[in-house]
Amino acid sequence: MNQRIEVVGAVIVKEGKVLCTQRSVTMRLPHKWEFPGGKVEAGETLKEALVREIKEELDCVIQVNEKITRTEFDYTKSKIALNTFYCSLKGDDIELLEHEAMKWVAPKELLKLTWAPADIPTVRMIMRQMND
Ligand SMILES: Nc1nc2c([nH]c(=O)n2[C@@H]2O[C@H](COP(=O)(O)OP(=O)(O)OP(=O)(O)O)[C@@H](O)[C@H]2O)c(=O)[nH]1
Repeated sequence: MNQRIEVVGAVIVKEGKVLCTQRSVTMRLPHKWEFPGGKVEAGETLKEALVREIKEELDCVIQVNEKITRTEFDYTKSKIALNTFYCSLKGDDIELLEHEAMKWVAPKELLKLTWAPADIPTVRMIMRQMND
């Protein structure tokens, strides 16, 4: 029925900044900012799902590093669990294939974006960790 959906999000860090992507009008939660990623498919590990999603969304290869956290959030129509990992880019080129926009944002500026509601606890955690 209304099962919790496992979602993975990549916190891609480069030169102390975090890659943030904005959902497009055709996606659910239009215009909200998020970590690129998506739903885990049957038979995939979280890390495999993340590598696949980032290739699909940004046409680039990432290295998945430490896990940040798993947080649960109940939207009206779905319940998700957001699993986030620190990641690094293996190359330099990013192509936005699904999102409306992207930005490299310093940790202390992250809360200036309008995030998907499920992301707020993770954003706060990253801000604490990266400012240490
Ligand atoms: N990728 C991603 N999804 C998020 C984040 N925060 C958040 O609430 N979500 C939600 O988690 C779900 C992920 O779905 P998605 O649409 O990005 O993933 P997908 O490409 O695998 O799904 P689709 O093929 O059904 O569209 C959406 O409901 C999205 O709104 C986030 O930071 N990153």
